Amino acid sequence: MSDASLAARSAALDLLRDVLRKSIPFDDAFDAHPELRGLDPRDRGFVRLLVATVLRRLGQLDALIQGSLAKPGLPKATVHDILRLGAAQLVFLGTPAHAAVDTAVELAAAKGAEPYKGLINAVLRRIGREGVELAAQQDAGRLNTPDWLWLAWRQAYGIARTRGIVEAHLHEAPLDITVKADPAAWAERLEATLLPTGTLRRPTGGGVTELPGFAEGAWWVQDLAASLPAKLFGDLAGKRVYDLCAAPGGKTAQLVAHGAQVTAVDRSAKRLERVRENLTRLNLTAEVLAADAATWTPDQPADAVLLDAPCSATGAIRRHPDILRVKTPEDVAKLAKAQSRLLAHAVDLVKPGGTLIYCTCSIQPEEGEAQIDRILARDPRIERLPIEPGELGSGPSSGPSSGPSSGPSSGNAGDADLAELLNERGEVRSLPGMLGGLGGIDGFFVARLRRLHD
Ligand SMILES: C[S@@+](CC[C@H](N)C(=O)[O-])C[C@H]1O[C@@H](n2cnc3c(N)ncnc32)[C@H](O)[C@@H]1O
Repeated sequence: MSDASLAARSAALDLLRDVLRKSIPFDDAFDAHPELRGLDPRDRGFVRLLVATVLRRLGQLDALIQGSLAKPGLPKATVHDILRLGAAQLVFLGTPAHAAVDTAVELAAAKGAEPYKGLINAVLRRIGREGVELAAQQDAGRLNTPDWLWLAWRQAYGIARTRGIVEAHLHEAPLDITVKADPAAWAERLEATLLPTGTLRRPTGGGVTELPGFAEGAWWVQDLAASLPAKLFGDLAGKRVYDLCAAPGGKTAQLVAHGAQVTAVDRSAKRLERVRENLTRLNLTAEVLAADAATWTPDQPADAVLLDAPCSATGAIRRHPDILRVKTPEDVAKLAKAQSRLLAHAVDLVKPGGTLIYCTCSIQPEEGEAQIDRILARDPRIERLPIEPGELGSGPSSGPSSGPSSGPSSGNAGDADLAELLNERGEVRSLPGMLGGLGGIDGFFVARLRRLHD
C-alpha cells in the first residue's frame, strides 16, 4: 500500500471514531483533521466518500460483519471500524477485493491492532466473496435507520412514507443551485436541469468553486427545499426583513436578491463571517449582526421576519449521513425548546399586517407542526396564512408573487406535482423520497404566519 493510500484510510478511521464515538459532526471532524490537508484532492475525495458510505450504510455493514464472524460479539472499536471501512469498499464502492483487504490489514498493523490481522483478513475475504449478494437481500433502509428515528417517522408519516424517507437516504443528494437571475440561461451554461421551482440541479461531484459563474457570484448552493421559504413572502421590494438565524446566508442572499432591506442576525460570529463572504462574492448587501435572536430587540418591527431555527437537521440526512449517528431524541427535545423561545420572540419583531415565516430542515414534527400549534394556541396576535401549491412554482427571475404560470418553464425537468410538498394545513412538509422523479428533495418544514394586531 502506498503512503498516501495508508494515510487516506488512517484519516478515514480517525473520522469514523470522531463521529461514532465522540459525536462530532462529520464536516467539523473533516475540517479539523490535521493530515487531510496534506492529501491530494482525489484522496481527500475518497476519504469523504468512504466515511460517508460507512455512516449511510452502517446497519447493513454491521449485519454483514456480524454474519461473517466465527464467534458472535463485536470486536474492539478500532478493529470494528477497520472492518466497516473494508466492507464498505468491498460491497458499496467496488474496490477490488485484494486492495480493500490488504489495506485493512496494513491499517490494523499501523494502528496497534496487529493481533487482529488474521481476523480482519478472514472476515473481509468472506465479505468480499458473499457481501454484494447478501447486501442485495438486506432490508437496507430499515437496517441503516436508528430505532428512535424509524419509530418517530412511522408514527408521524406512516409506513409507506417512512419507507420513502429511508430509501432516499441510501443515495447522495444532487447539487442544487439558486441563481440570482436568468435560471434558463444558467441551466444551459451549468449543464443543469431547471426544476419547476427555479432551482438548477446537477449531479454531485467535481469542484463547485470551479463551475462557471461561481467566482463572479451568479449563484450559490442551496437545496430545492431550502430555497422555498424566502419565496413565500410575496413582493419584498423595499421591505424591511429580519432574517433570524441567518448563517451561512443562503436565505439572506435570496431575500436581498428579491429587493428587500435585510438585517441578518446569527448568534455565531464565526458563522457570520461566512454570510459576509457569501454576500461579498454575490455582490449583495445586507446588515449583518451577531446577536441572540431569542432576545434581540431592534428599534422598529419589520415588514417580514424569517426564522430559520436551529434544528436536528434530520431532513438533510441524504447530504449529512452523520446525523443518523450523532443526533439523539434528547437533542430534538432541547432544540424544540429553543425553537419555541425563538418563535415566541419573533412574533414581537413583525409589524401588524406583516408576515412571519418559520422553517426548519427537520422532519421531526416537534420541530415543525408542533411549534406552530403551540404558538397559535398561545399568541392571539397571529394567524396561519396557508401556502398555495402555485406559490412553490415561481422562480427567482419572475419574483416571489408572480405565480406558477409566469415562473421559469419546467424546462427539461417536466412538471412535478409540487402540491405533494404541502400538508393539509397549508404548510410545506417535504420529505426525502418526495419528488423522486426529479431526484428528490430534502426534508423541510415551512409555515407562514400573519401578525394581525399589536
Ligand atoms: C439552520 S441554520 C440557518 C441557515 C441559514 N438561514 C441559511 O439559509 O443559510 C441555524 C443557525 O442558527 C444559529 N443560531 C442558533 N441559535 C441561535 C440564536 N439563539 N440566535 C441566533 N442565531 C442562532 C446558528 O448559529 C446557525 O447558524
